[in-house]
Amino acid sequence: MTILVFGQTGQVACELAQLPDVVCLGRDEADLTSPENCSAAILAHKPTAVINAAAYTAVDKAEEEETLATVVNGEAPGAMARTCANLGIPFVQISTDYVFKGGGDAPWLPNDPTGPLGAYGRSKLAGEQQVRAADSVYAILRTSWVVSAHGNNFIKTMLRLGAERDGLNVVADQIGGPTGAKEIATTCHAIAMQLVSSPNKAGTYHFSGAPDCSWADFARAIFDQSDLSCNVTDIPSSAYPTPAVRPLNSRMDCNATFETFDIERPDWRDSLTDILTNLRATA
Ligand SMILES: NC(=O)C1=CN([C@@H]2O[C@H](COP(=O)(O)OP(=O)(O)OC[C@H]3O[C@@H](n4cnc5c(N)ncnc54)[C@H](OP(=O)(O)O)[C@@H]3O)[C@@H](O)[C@H]2O)C=CC1
Ligand SMILES: Cc1cn([C@H]2C[C@H](O)[C@@H](COP(=O)(O)OP(=O)(O)O[C@H]3O[C@@H](C)C(=O)[C@@H](O)[C@H]3O)O2)c(=O)[nH]c1=O
Ligand SMILES: [Mg+2]
Repeated sequence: MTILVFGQTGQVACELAQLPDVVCLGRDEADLTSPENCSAAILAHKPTAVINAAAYTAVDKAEEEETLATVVNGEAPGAMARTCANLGIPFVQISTDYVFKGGGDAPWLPNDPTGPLGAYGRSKLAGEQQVRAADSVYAILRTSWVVSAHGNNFIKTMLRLGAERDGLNVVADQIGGPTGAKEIATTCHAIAMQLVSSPNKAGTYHFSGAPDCSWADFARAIFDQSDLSCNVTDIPSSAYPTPAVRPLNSRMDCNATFETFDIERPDWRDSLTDILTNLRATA
């Protein structure tokens, strides 16, 4: 059995590489700017299932590079899903809370209307649409605020800035669920395996860490658990202008993921402890 993963260096891909029967493809083996190349890679490996953990994830830069982001996040997953459909194998695509517009304060359900606020969210939504249209046995797993000991993420940014400054201003009106890359990897792997035996479980699902919090709350938790003392001040998004607008409400209802796959929302405070332990050990 082979579970073929697109991505090798990313947060989720690094964690998938630790799991059984996984073969990860780096950019040199499968460049997502060439969707045909991705299809050829699947045909060459003859896998049991495919997980796409590669994506264009630079949210602000995507505003200037939407065409490139749309090929990588939209066309490439579409080509992967069509190839999986032809082979009759499951395909797992990771998507994002940024496909939502972010109004109100109710957790988003998988079938709620989307309305991305920026180019990254639009490109990821294009990927979702192409995957659904391919008619493979697919799972689209939307997650949010991914953190790990590898790669770039909010924990690493806070530790870097917190070492240089006594205080930081952090947005407190964007609410969501920080999610460990390790937990996402385990979940994608489990979903891929379940789809092999139960193709009727195909669909769109949510998976984010609990409890929901603001970026400012998350920053405070990071400093509480680290040895850094850095004072976090709540600010509104309007006081932290960025090229891409982020959704205010990124809460996601993950009940269907539990009901279908028996996978619960992980507590991000445990993920944080694990990541900080990992970073200390490798420092
Ligand atoms: N990061 C987050 O906060 C969130 C991420 N997601 C989604 O989760 C998934 C995993 O994200 P995450 O692990 O954080 O990603 P990272 O940003 O950590 O890594 C992105 C990965 O994609 C690869 N990649 C980018 N462009 C290409 C390309 N043209 N060809 C081949 N590989 C490419 C990168 O390879 P290289 O090193 O060669 O550039 C890298 O391995 C993505 O689908 C993302 O959209 C969803 C919600 C939140
Ligand atoms: C560094 C910093 C950021 N912020 C804010 C900006 C932003 O609203 C929030 C988080 O910053 P980031 O740059 O990590 O956010 P961002 O890169 O937008 O994170 C997103 O990445 C993509 C890939 C996703 O799919 C999303 O789920 C989400 O995780 O914190 C502050 O308020 N103060 C600061 O000092
Ligand atoms: Mg980022």
